[in-house]
Amino acid sequence: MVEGGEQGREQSAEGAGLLEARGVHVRAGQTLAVRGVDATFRTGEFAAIIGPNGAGKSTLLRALLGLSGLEAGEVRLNGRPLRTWNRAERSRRLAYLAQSEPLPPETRVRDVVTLGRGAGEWRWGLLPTRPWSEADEEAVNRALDRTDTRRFEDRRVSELSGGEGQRVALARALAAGPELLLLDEPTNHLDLAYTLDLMRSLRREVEAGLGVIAVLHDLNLAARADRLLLLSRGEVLATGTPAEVLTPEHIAAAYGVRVDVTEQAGRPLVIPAD
Ligand SMILES: Nc1ncnc2c1ncn2[C@@H]1O[C@H](COP(=O)(O)OP(=O)(O)OP(=O)(O)O)[C@@H](O)[C@H]1O
Repeated sequence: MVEGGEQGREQSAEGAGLLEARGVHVRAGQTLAVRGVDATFRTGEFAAIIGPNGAGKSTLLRALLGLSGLEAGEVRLNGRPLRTWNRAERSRRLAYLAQSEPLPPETRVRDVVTLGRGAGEWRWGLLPTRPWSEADEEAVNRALDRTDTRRFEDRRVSELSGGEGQRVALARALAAGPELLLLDEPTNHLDLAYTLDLMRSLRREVEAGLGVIAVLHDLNLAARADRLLLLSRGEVLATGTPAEVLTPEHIAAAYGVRVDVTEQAGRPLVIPAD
């Protein structure tokens, strides 16, 4: 278990930071988009979910967040079925970052991050149901510092670039002090510099005890994760370290593309051969 301490990760006594999918089937429209997925995610680990378009990555992520009903199987958070957690408790532990997070354009950065402290506890988005505390203030400052957004905390969201906005969205998610952060293609609208910047921020958070589960399309970016889950047609085709998963055989089977895989900086590097 990860202690709160300087990172302010606020885990409860029973908090083990463990998210497990067991035999998960999820229907999306007429399609069985996720079929029999078993997976375990934990704090202190950077996991990436990869796979071709339509493989079921987003559907699985939504199921892991408790946002979609399961056709069969179970998702458990800290050993307890996710469906038995109340919404406020669940969203305090599991944070979500979409590929382009909608932020209120006229709100100042600090106030956006402040909203992260209210998830599930503020009703109607306006009325706090508990008093603002020093711990809240500290958590907001820490989230601003860790994402390097404090220097523009007084700017309005409408005055930010896409990359800066994504950092603010990350700060808002971190301010809640989640155990696990789930991200759906978080680098989609980011240039190379912001992409690497976001990956480094996530890595820092993982080292501080956060669990990260990111849907990623770029295989060479995914190679920076600790563990990969390769989905194909709703099923797990491979899981393990990047070197175990990113093989020419797995990639051909999932994407129908011939690739060469070399190694760079201790990580697999995928190069299309066609
Ligand atoms: N609301 C929906 N209604 C009907 N079918 C859906 C719905 N959402 C997803 N699907 C189908 O479920 C399958 C999995 O979709 P999902 O979005 O999870 O895949 P993905 O791996 O995230 O894809 P992408 O990489 O393109 O974002 C696809 O075949 C998709 O067409």
